[in-house]
Amino acid sequence: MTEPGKPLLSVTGLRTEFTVRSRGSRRTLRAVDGVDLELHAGRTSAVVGESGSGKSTLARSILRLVEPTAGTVLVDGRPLSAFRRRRDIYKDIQMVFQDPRSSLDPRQRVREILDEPMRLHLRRSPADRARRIRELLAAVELDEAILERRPAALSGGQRQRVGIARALAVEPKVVILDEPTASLDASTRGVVLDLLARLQRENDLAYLLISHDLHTVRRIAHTVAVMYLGRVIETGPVAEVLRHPAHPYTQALIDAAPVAAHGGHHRTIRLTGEIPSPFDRNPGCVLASRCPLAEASCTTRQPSLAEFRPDHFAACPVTHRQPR
Ligand SMILES: Nc1ncnc2c1ncn2[C@@H]1O[C@H](COP(=O)(O)OP(=O)(O)OP(=O)(O)O)[C@@H](O)[C@H]1O
Repeated sequence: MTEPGKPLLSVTGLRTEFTVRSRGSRRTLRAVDGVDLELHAGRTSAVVGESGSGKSTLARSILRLVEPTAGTVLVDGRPLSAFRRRRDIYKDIQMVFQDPRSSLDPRQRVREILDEPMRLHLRRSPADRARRIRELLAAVELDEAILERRPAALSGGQRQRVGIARALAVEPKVVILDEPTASLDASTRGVVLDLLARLQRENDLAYLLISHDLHTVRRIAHTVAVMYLGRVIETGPVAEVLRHPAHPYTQALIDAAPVAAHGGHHRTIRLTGEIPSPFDRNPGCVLASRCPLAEASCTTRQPSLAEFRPDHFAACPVTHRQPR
C-alpha cells in the first residue's frame, strides 16, 4: 500500500502458536498465521475482527508479551529480537489497554502511575519528570488535583486519560490501542477518540488500533486490516474498504454495523454458523465453512491477498471474479 515515508513498525510473516491440551492430547493452535503489517508516523492502522480472530495475540506478539513462533518485527528498521531486554521495547512501543481498571495499579496514585515509566525507561532528573507529568496532564486535559488520587477515585473517562498519559510518558514512536474505548460510555467514547487523534497529530505517533467496532475504526483509522482465524483477509484504506468491501467476511461484518458502510453498496452476505475452532481448519480458505459463495476450490486452496482495487487487497478469488 502506498504510504508516506519509511514505516515506523514493520511486521512480516508473524505467526504465533500456542500448545494447548485438547481432548486429552497436546495440540497446536495457530492464533496468528502469517500477518504482514506496516505502521507509519502520524497514521493509524486498525485491525478488526470477531472475538477469537487473533487481534490481541497479534498485539501481544509485537510487544513480545508472548513469543512469536515465526516472523520479524522491525521498529524504525531495528529488529525487536535485537533488543537486549524485553522492557527496552517499551521505550519505543507502548500500549493503551481496553480496561484501565485492570491495567492501572490500584495502589498507586496518579503521580506514581505517570512517573514510573519515566523512571524505568528514561534518564531524567526528578525535576524534569515532574515537569513532564504536568505536560502530560495538560495534554490529556486532566486537572493537577488528580495527581494525588488513586484509580478507584476516578471516572472511567479520567482513568482512560491516565492510561493514555502513562503510555505517552516515555515519548514512544508507536502506541498500540487495544479497544481503547470499549469500557467507556458512548459520550465519553467520542471525546477520548478525539483526544487520541489530537495527540497523534501533535506527537506524530503511529497507532495500531485493535477493535471490533467499525465506527471507531472509521473515526480514527487511516488503513484497516480485517482478521479472521489468525489471517488478514482484506486490507486497504478505511474509506475504500468500508465502501467497497471485497471479502464476504468483511461484507458480513459491515452488514452487522451498517452505518459504517458510509453509503457504500455491496451484496448482503449472511454467514452461517459460528467462527470455527482454530483446530478444525481445512487446508483452504479460513471462511469456507461459513461462506455462502464458497466453491469447491475454496476448501482446498488457501487464497492469498491480491489487489482488488488500487491499494485495496483481498484474499477471495470468488469476489475478485464476480461482477459488482
Ligand atoms: N495464552 C493462550 N493460550 C492458548 N490459546 C490462546 C492464548 N491466548 C489466545 N489464545 C487463543 O488464540 C485465539 C486468538 O485469541 P485472541 O485473544 O488473540 O483473539 P481476539 O481477536 O483478540 O479476541 P478478543 O476480541 O475476544 O480479545 C483464540 O482461539 C484464543 O482462544
